[in-house]
Amino acid sequence: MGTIVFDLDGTLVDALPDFTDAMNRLMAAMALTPVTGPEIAGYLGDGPRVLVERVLTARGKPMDESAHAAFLTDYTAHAAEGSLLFPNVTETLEELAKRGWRLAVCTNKPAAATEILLLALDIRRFFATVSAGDSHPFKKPDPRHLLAALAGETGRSIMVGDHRNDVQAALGAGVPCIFAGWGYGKPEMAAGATAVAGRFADVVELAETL
Ligand SMILES: O=C(O)COP(=O)(O)O
Ligand SMILES: [Mg+2]
Repeated sequence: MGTIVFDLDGTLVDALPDFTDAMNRLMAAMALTPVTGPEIAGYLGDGPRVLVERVLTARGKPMDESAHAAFLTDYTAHAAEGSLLFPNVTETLEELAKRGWRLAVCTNKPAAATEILLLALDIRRFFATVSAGDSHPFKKPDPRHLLAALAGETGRSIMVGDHRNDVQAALGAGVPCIFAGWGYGKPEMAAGATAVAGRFADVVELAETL
């Protein structure tokens, strides 16, 4: 069939609860205004270091590397407490695998938290390759990150993601992209995508047409 490469946060998993809780422990430690889920959703997509930078910037603070290090350690230790799969993810991955698709993950989340989350939500078993935000010296929107997730597979391939970075990586790699309309990205981030899906389960039929 080919390979379908999934983004993680905002596509397979709603990670906002654990991001928000860990960020609010950092905000409390720094005596800064707490964050909300929607605020975090607007800052995700470029990995935890940029997330911390955006939260600090919004509070008039400069980037703080030790705050980033503390956040990453804390978040990784609690990455799978409140985070949940989006509706019908397990059934849909099962159906795609049954139809012969090879499945992979390409995420800007670091590998340690990625593996914890995929195992805790019992979906690690579906993916032939997992290419995380610190697995290579590059990450999305760099198309080499997506090409690494494809691991040399030359057959048909499709990227599914909820952020501009997913669309840009796919465009750069010459791979069609399904924009995850249920995720955190604003609708304008879909610009350049081949198709927009409203629900995770829609990927099954859409993938057949690309
Ligand atoms: O951690 C992030 O900022 C985004 O992660 P994602 O690439 O899985 O959406
Ligand atoms: Mg995402």
